[in-house]
This record gives sequence, C-alpha cells and structure tokens, in this order.
Amino acid sequence: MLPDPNDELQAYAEAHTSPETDLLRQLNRETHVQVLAPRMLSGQLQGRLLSMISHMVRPRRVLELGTFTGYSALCLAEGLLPEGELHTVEQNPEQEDRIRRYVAAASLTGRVHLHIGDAAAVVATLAEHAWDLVFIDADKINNALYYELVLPQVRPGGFLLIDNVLWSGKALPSYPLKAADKDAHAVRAFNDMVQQDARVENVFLPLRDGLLLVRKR
Ligand SMILES: C[S@@+](CC[C@H](N)C(=O)[O-])C[C@H]1O[C@@H](n2cnc3c(N)ncnc32)[C@H](O)[C@@H]1O
Repeated sequence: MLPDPNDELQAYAEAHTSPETDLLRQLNRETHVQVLAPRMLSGQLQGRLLSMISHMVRPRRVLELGTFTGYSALCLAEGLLPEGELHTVEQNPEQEDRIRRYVAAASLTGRVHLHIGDAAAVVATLAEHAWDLVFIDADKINNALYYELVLPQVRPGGFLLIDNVLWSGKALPSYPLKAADKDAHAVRAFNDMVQQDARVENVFLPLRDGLLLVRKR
C-alpha cells in the first residue's frame, strides 16, 4: 500500500523542524500516557512554530486561553523578553498540579501566571494588559467571544493565533456538515468573520489542524 501523502508530509515536516526540548518531550509523553484526549496538545511541529513566532515578536505580554497540560504555554514563553510575562487560562483544575510542575521545571515560575477558571471571566479581570501575542485554544464554539473580548486588549500591531481552524477538515465547504454540529458551524462562522474583519490582517495556515495568524492593524 502506498503511504498516505499527508502522513508522509507531516513526518517530513517534523523531521526538518527542530526537535522538542527534553522537558517538552517529557510533557508530551506524560500527557499521552496519563491524560484524556492527548491529541489536544500542540506537539513538536506546532510547538516549534509557536516558539518561532514568539521569538519573532519578542513579546512582553502573552495571553493563552486553553492551557491543557501546559505544552503550548512553555513554547510561547520561549521568546518572552527578559521582563516579559505570560498569562494562561485553563478551566480544568485537574491540570493545575501538572502545569505548575512543568512551569517550575522550565524555571518560569513568576513569569508564567496560571489562572484556573473560565476563559471569558478571567480575561475580564486582565483588562489592564496590552497583549503583544494571544493564543486562543480553548472551547472552539466560543472563538468569536474570546476574539471580541481580547482584540481591544491587543496592542496595535499585536498578534492573535487561533488553533484548530480546520476542525479536522469540517471547516471546508465540501464537508457534509450536520446541522447539529455546533462546534463545526461555529468554527466556520468564526473563520468567515475574521476574513471580513477590517480591524485585522490574517493568514490561514493549513498546518496540523489549522492555525489562523491575525495581526491587529
Ligand atoms: C485544545 S486544548 C489546549 C491545548 C494547549 N493549548 C496545547 O497546545 O497544548 C483546550 C483546553 O481548553 C480548556 N477549556 C475549554 N473550555 C474552556 C473555558 N471556557 N475556559 C478555559 N479553558 C477552557 C480545556 O479544558 C482544554 O484543556
């Protein structure tokens, strides 16, 4: 049987992308062994992209919605300025100990602030911040809510990254979407909304499950 070209492409891209640090590899492995739905973790290819973007932006203030086990937070923190800080929000308290353990192992305690709670509620408490870089990766049905809450807090010229905008291919018009699939309809509507939003410029990267890069004008 011929190899699936998508698998081969993914493997080739991973083989020509810098490897994870030992700590990220350990977190990736631990998440796959101990946590439900480990495929939510960004992984090597997207993680290295998040790190690369963070190094390009050199942010002072980073916000992440949807920490999961902390993998993407550690990647995004790699490009922080020395005085920079990252705030990350996770609603599942079961992840708290693991996230704090890995943040400490990365020597980021004091610079990475974990908020256990609902993303919209926590964002409202962080209104004084001017974000340089925001990663929206929580419950996809609320992408538009988070985007509208956060965009006024992003500095002009700042960036937002939104994950899973392909939603396993269900975002594509040819996919026979069921009327009841609310998440997929929300992802489609959100992608269309950003495309029409004159406040931003955007690039849709078909990497992994789709990553939308947005720059506030
Ligand atoms: C796709 S995972 C995040 C993956 C992580 N950013 C990474 O790349 O490794 C989504 C996370 O968002 C969390 N989440 C879902 N709804 C949320 C909400 N309303 N507020 C905060 N976190 C939420 C889930 O518990 C889950 O851990």
